[in-house]
Amino acid sequence: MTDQQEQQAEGHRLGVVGAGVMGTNISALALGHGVDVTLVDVDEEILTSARRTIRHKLKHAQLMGALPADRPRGTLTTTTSTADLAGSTTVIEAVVEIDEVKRKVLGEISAAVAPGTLLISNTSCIPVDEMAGWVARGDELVGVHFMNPSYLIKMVEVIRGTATSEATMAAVRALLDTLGREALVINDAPGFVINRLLHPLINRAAMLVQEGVATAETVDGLLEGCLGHSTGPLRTADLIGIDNLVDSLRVLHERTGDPECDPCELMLQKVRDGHHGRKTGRGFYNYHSATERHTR
Ligand SMILES: NC(=O)c1ccc[n+]([C@@H]2O[C@H](COP(=O)([O-])OP(=O)(O)OC[C@H]3O[C@@H](n4cnc5c(N)ncnc54)[C@H](O)[C@@H]3O)[C@@H](O)[C@H]2O)c1
Repeated sequence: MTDQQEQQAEGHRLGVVGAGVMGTNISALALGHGVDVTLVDVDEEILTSARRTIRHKLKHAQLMGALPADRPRGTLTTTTSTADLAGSTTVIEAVVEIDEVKRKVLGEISAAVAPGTLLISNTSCIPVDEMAGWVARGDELVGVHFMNPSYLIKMVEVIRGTATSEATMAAVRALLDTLGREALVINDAPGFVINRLLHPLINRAAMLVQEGVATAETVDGLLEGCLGHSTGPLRTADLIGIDNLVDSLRVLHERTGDPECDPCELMLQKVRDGHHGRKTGRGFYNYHSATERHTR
């Protein structure tokens, strides 16, 4: 690592709100690139489990050669208080994909940080322009759709809202550069590019299983073998979390009216049964070990 990269990493103090699938992914990515992280969630039990998950992810990232070898790890602080974000240079919101929850959390973050703090939402589907109305300074808000696992997938989708300023775009580029990510910038829309394409595909794949056309293994096998998908849509669903997918599909359906985005009965049933995918040990597939649940 060059002196300049080390200084860059030292200059960032990252707040992450929401210690679930993506909050732990983003935290591991940042810590592994030498950035200090303050991770916020609603209770200590979630934060204890998140610390364990982040350790697994850092180990996995290192094994996969996905972290700079010569950069000292950042320090992780966990807390239940949004007020502890006060000294952050950037805060990334990664709470559940439910607009009332995001509205409340984004309002709290915005009140806790100083003007000039880069504010990022990792939302899957809620337009940035909607969220800009929920914060004090909409020009400082930008969408960054980190992928899962965040430390293995280099590309991120950056969503520029109508109000997002040039200074905010420069700040987000600097952060992503420190994190070793590549960005493609798009305009705002429900689901952006990735999830406007991916979520209806997953929903349709689940419908095929529901209708008895093929098993999950066969649907994924065909998409992998014939179309070159790396994991298949239903293994991807398990990785994302079926609860999150159902919430995201609802956001898309409400805003686009597209019937392909109305979550199918099989996914709704899996959520009711608590079979949310890797994070609960069962979704379309079963996951037995901690490594299977916490890593790719
Ligand atoms: N799962 C994925 O693969 C993926 C990928 C890209 C983007 N996203 C998006 O990232 C965001 C987070 O998704 P996830 O999969 O990590 O969800 P998750 O359900 O795994 O985690 C959400 C976390 O938010 C916490 N939370 C809820 N209310 C909170 C509050 N008031 N304050 C602090 N924390 C709170 C929950 O306790 C939970 O730990 C969502 O907007 C989702 O759509 C998810």
